[in-house]
Amino acid sequence: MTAYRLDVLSLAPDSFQSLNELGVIGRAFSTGIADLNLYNPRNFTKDSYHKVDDEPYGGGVGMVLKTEPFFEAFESIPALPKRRVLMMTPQGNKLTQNDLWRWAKEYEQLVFICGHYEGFDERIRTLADEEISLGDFILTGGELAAMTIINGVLRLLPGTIGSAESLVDESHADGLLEHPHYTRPEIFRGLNVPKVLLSGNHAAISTWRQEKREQRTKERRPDLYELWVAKEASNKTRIDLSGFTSVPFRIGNGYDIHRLVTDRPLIIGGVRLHHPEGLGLDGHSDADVLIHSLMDAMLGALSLGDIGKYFPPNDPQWKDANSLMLLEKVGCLIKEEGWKVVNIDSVVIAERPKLKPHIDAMRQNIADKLGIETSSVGVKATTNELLGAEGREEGISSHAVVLLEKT
Ligand SMILES: Nc1ccn([C@@H]2O[C@H](COP(=O)(O)O)[C@@H](O)[C@H]2O)c(=O)n1
Ligand SMILES: C[C@@]1(CO)OP(=O)(O)OP(=O)(O)OC[C@H]1O
Repeated sequence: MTAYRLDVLSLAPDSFQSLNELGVIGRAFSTGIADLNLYNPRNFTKDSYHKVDDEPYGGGVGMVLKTEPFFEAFESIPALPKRRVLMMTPQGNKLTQNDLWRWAKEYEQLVFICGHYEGFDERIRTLADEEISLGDFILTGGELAAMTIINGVLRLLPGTIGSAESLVDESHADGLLEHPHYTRPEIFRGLNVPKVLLSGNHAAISTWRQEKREQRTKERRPDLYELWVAKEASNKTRIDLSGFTSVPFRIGNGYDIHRLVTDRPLIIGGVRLHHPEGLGLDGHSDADVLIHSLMDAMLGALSLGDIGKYFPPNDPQWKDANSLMLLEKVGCLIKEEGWKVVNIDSVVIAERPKLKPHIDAMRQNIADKLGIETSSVGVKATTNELLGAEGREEGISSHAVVLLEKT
């Protein structure tokens, strides 16, 4: 295992020694889980006074940290491929547990730039990938913020903390604060341990703990509670497929196109239409392009092939066949396989005639043949804006999608 690399630019590097005193954090360094490298920009100054700050341009109180020693110190740090540079500043984004998880999981090196005194030259900001703040208050420098982050990230690295479970249960792990804890004695100065924790009933204990987590978060951090409630609500609107050994839904799509010719009827969605030029759709059957695309979608959803497999175009029994009747047969096949239609959507691409006045009749025909509600059948029409075969009125095409549910 390669050590997680931490590099700190600080004018007070010795302060980081205290990390070694922090139990598991100190052990993370001594066991090679992480390694800490300290750089003092003062050591990168060129003048004999080792000057790291200067007066602000434009006047004003306080001194400003200079660019050169910080850039030189920064450039001396070896860069690993997955590196994140963090600048500690009260102007940064407020630190969250999510940030700590993100840095622990996605990176192998964190570089901390700690400012000091009144402020730093604005150009030092360009070194940072992220600017981070601990909150709306000011400290004398970025060291305590950097140590906070180092502590928070290191405890998430594999091996730092004995039980990974404690990371799952703790405050902020899933947006809620942690439940209360108790240990012996059972009664202390008149304060009792809640009975449920002594019951040995693990389901009841788990329910109690979850209730306490919600209640505590609601009381102490209504902002977090609101976010948690919203997240829970959005999780509930998702379809829960976890209880099924195989997914109980299938989708299918179908496409068909037929030539427009003279001396043929124009039948779409089971409705006989009139084309201004007297054209109709050519085919072995009635060439109902909408119904054909729909049947292919239904068969496709169950990987049962296409309509040609069930109604071969060279079979005389399907000559001039009414496609609605074929749809009924496909509907029966789907039912026998143990599935039902949830909903259908389709679009017919035709320059003319206007289909809109007939759309509801088409939806009704389809719904009747499949034994479903008309509201579950979508039929739309569009021109092809005079483009392509449909646009030149050489033909009419149709696309359909269907959702099936296991019965
Ligand atoms: N054969 C058609 C084609 C279209 N419509 C309806 O007209 C609307 C506009 O068509 P665009 O091709 O410009 O999208 C469309 O929304 C359809 O409702 C039609 O009825 N028959
Ligand atoms: C239903 C069938 C039957 O001949 O209709 P057709 O009019 O041939 O139409 P097409 O979409 O080319 O192929 C499907 C055939 O199986």
